[in-house]
Amino acid sequence: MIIILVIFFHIIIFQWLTRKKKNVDGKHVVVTGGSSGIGLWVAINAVRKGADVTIVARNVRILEKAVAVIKENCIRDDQKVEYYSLDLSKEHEIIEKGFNDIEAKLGDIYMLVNCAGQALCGVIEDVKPEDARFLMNLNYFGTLYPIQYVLPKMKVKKDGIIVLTSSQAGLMGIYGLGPYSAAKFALRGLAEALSMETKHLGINVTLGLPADTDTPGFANEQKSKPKITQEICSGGGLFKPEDVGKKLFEDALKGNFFSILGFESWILSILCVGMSPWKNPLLGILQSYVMGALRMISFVIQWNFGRIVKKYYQPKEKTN
Ligand SMILES: NC(=O)C1=CN([C@@H]2O[C@H](COP(=O)(O)OP(=O)(O)OC[C@H]3O[C@@H](n4cnc5c(N)ncnc54)[C@H](OP(=O)(O)O)[C@@H]3O)[C@@H](O)[C@H]2O)C=CC1
Ligand SMILES: CCCCCCCCCCCCCCCC(=O)[C@@H](N)CO
Repeated sequence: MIIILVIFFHIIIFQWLTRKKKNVDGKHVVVTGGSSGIGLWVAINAVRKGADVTIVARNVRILEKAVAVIKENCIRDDQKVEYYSLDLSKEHEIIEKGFNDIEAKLGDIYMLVNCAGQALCGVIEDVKPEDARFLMNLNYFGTLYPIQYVLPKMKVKKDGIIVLTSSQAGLMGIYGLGPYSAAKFALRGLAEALSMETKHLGINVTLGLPADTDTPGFANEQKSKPKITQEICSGGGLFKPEDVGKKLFEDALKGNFFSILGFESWILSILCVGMSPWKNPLLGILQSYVMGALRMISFVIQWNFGRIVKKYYQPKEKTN
């Protein structure tokens, strides 16, 4: 019995060590949210590997500027970089038409990176219903619809790469980020199901789990972010979009399910690993061994978060 287990394990480790990285050279990569922050750096990394790239976002002026920056990073003259202006928080038909146009221009999509997203902060009762819906429409449905668009062809070709950008706030609900956290949790469920539906076909699925990253979007959300939220999130560190974008791109080519940057994020991802798919057997063993101890450490961390909440908490005046 033990011998069979040992042989089985060696086969898995061997498969993992000899796994093939996917290659985007000459292929069409679409990055939603590719005009700014993390998405822009994913797009830059893609052209550096020889891909044709389409970036998708709303603001045309910023898209044009981003295309110029991305073009500077191309490694060949014949590489194409295009943009498409689309509001991803809109209905399915609008997204579908947009993606039709995008494929008509640069061909079938080999790699889809969903990076378009926004955070709106506030304690749960303060978030306007329309804002909560917007967060779900953009972060969740704005990722689901493009995935639904690319899947049929990827399944026929038995090849392709899909990236969903969640957050550390998609592993752990955080004070002042409730509706945003909920949308990012939804992406994790989607990514797990997607991985189960596509793994046997050789399609890579990667879930990005960034901590705070120094982007224009981050600077903007800081303005309305409660102090408590800022202090809790600072426990995960602040990262550069170039590092997060590069790591996300590399993890996607390798087919890693989680894309993590930073020690605290890595620890949290082990604690929250649940039934997520795994490919790295050594990481699997590590997770199995340290999970219990991490749960104990998490009590101390949660106690500390509770202390932060009490420190800043200002009771509101009674309204009736
Ligand atoms: N920065 C951070 O701290 C973290 C970010 N994340 C996630 O990473 C992703 C990228 O974030 P970041 O790089 O900071 O964001 P940025 O705000 O820097 O960039 C966001 C991109 O998404 C586009 N976008 C925003 N709204 C829409 C929309 N309605 N339709 C289409 N495109 C849209 C923006 O262009 P335009 O406005 O012109 O449409 C822009 O290209 C997001 O999903 C975010 O939630 C996760 C964890 C941490
Ligand atoms: C044993 C357990 C160890 C746990 C360490 C805990 C670290 C918590 C870090 C939370 C970081 C959340 C960043 C959210 C980023 C994001 O999406 C925002 N930019 C949106 O506001």
